[in-house]
Amino acid sequence: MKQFFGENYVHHGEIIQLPLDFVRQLCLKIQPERPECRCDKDMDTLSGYAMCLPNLTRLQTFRFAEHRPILCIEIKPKCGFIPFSSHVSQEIKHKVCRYCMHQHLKVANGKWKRPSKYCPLDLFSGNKQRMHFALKSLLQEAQNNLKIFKNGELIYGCKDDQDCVSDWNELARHLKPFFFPCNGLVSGPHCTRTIVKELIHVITTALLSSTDTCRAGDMKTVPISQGRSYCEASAFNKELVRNGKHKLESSGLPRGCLLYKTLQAQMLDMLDIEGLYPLYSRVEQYLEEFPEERSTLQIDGPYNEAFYEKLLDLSLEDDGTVAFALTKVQQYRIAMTAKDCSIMIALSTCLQDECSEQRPVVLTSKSRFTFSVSVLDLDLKPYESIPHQYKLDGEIVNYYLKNVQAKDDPVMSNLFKENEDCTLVLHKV
Ligand SMILES: O=P(O)(O)O[C@H]1[C@H](OP(=O)(O)O)[C@@H](OP(=O)(O)O)[C@H](OP(=O)(O)O)[C@@H](OP(=O)(O)O)[C@H]1OP(=O)(O)O
Ligand SMILES: Nc1ncnc2c1ncn2[C@@H]1O[C@H](COP(=O)(O)OP(=O)(O)O)[C@@H](O)[C@H]1O
Repeated sequence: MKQFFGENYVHHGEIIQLPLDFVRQLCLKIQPERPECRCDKDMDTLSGYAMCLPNLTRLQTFRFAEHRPILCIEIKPKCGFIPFSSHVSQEIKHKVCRYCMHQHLKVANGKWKRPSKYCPLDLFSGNKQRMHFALKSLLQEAQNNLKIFKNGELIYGCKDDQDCVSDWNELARHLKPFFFPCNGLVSGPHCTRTIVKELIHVITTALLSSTDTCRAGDMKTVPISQGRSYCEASAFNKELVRNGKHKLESSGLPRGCLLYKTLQAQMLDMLDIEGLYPLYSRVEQYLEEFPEERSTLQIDGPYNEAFYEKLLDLSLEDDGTVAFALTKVQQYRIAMTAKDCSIMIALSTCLQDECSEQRPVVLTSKSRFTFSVSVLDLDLKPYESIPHQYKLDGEIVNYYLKNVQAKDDPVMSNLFKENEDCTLVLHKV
């Protein structure tokens, strides 16, 4: 994943061994602290292996910042494009993004109490107005897409209690020393709004910063212009339309910024799961006949240079071979991983004489920050998760068509009226 995201943004960590007893004790100790939504996943207490990673909520690449308070914003942006594949069978998938559609099923299933107004296409648009709206929506309804840490401690987001409405006043109290170090701002609604506005400005600047040139820049990129640049379900666009204004197209992302690299990796999903799934079946059939080939095909790795080289062929010309199918499946796994990773922005205040051109700095009205941007959760999504993706995609779209679009569209709503007698009249033509 370093090839796609670049050296500066990825901290691969190292595999270490831990005494099994230590791991078991650790597991028992943290279990009561874990958010309920995380408890469907268990720690590996049998292998004795672990990934040793830097603590990205505190990571600072600048020595002088070691003893300064650190603010870290974690954003899980999700998929930032609308499928452009001709394999898509439902037209709605070309108009409404996966995240916005999925919100309805998540609320229906009780995963979240309220739908979010966030739309990934606004964040990935590169348009400041749309990005600000997206970040404000995340601050209003964090779900599992936004967390804020202060000196490594979670202060906002990822709360178990879904009833808790976002408390901006509490957040502003935590953030005020960062943005108004010499005070100078009387607490109250104005203070909260000012601080939230400055936070959004800092996050936007950090997301658009391009501090890395890496090999992925050499990779033939998937044209980001593919597909629509806005989602019909985006609350931002609905507000624009309500106010009689024109849609704001994407302004494009700086090529070196992490959002651009993330989107490029996500767009390796060129066929959509509907186009990919038959190719997955082709690989599965081959493995049923030649199970010993699983390691030769590097289904489970090693994810080395040879594996990477095979990912560079973006051709969509299906020659009917297993090799073509495998390349698309492996590219799809990269895309799935990039659709579910998190971006970490670590900030610390710095004085005028501590800042130099080597260090990215963002200025606010009464403060200045140096910052680092990283990406986490880059373990490649498993080959076996593809059937789950295919099934989930159908569930999300069908729920949306039946329970959202039908309600919005009077004609459609008659087709799906629950428990109503209706007669299907067939006319001879
Ligand atoms: O339920 P969470 O908070 O553990 O997050 C899920 C992802 O759900 P969400 O959409 O709320 O981000 C889920 O992503 P999708 O719902 O499928 O978009 C993600 O599944 P993948 O599709 O395989 O990415 C799931 O990851 P794992 O399957 O557990 O690896 C999980 O995301 P993470 O908790 O961030 O891994
Ligand atoms: N290196 C890290 N530094 C700081 N926080 C981390 C780090 N790795 C993971 N986390 C925290 O743990 C959460 C879950 O980690 P993640 O790798 O996403 O696990 P999973 O893939 O099981 O969801 C992340 O959302 C983040 O808040």
